[in-house]
Amino acid sequence: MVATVSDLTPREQASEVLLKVENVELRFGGVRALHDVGFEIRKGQIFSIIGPNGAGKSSMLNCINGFYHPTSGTLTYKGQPRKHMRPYVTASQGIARTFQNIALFKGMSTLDNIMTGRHLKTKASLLENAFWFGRARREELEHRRFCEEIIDFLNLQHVRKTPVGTLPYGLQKRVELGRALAAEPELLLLDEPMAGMNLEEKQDMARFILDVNDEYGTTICLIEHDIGVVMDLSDRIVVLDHGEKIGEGTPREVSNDPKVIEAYLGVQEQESA
Ligand SMILES: Nc1ncnc2c1ncn2[C@@H]1O[C@H](COP(=O)(O)OP(=O)(O)OP(=O)(O)O)[C@@H](O)[C@H]1O
Repeated sequence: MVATVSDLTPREQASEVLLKVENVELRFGGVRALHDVGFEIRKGQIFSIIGPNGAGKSSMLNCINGFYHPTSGTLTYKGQPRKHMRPYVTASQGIARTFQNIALFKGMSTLDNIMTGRHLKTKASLLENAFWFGRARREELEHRRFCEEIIDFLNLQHVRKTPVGTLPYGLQKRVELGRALAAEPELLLLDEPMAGMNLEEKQDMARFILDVNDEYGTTICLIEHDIGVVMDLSDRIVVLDHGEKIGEGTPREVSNDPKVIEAYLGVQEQESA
């Protein structure tokens, strides 16, 4: 199927390509999760991937962060083509991720959960860490300062010592965002950050996503089913259906694309009627 792809805006053209996805194919035995998918994410964009259930959205994020390896095709991150990258390596190269289902340490406090996001930044040796001297001590204090800054940024001061398992769902999702930010990512992958939230929680999360993009300059790749949120937040959108790209463009272009309306947006409207 040939997707409609619109031109970039002048602002998008001016920024460099951070991630290029080309002809990506992903198969699980007889299941074809992705077929010939390609797009570019430019520095500073909020880029969304949308589509019906089973369209291949999470599979695409899993390919980007190295959890899945494409059967064929290429991902080029910061100019480097990547094959068979491990999640640990992608994380150390500046790609962080939140998950559809919250994946926090429930018994640990907000601060300690966010601190776990800093471990890739640790340079002190095992010995220095064991005795907490020199570099280990300086690093720990610096990490703590950075995490406290994130706690302030995300308005989590009132729950900084609270075990996250006792927090309302919307706050847990915010802590998960904080943990991803602790890694100081260049590319932040958000897998359904608003799923299961009420309207107020969604509005808060949408504001934080915009603030992260604006204040930290983080490029964001978002999967979200709430189409209103996607249209409000995104600079650019790719639409998948049955593993294939069926459209790409600005929110306005995508929402007027007959192919996208037929495959996805029409269904969404019926569901919300
Ligand atoms: N690990 C796996 N093993 C086998 N099949 C898989 C695996 N992961 C995904 N799939 C299949 O790939 C297809 C795309 O799934 P994926 O989860 O990427 O879709 P999605 O668009 O994220 O869906 P949803 O919106 O429901 O989360 C589906 O048919 C799914 O069953």
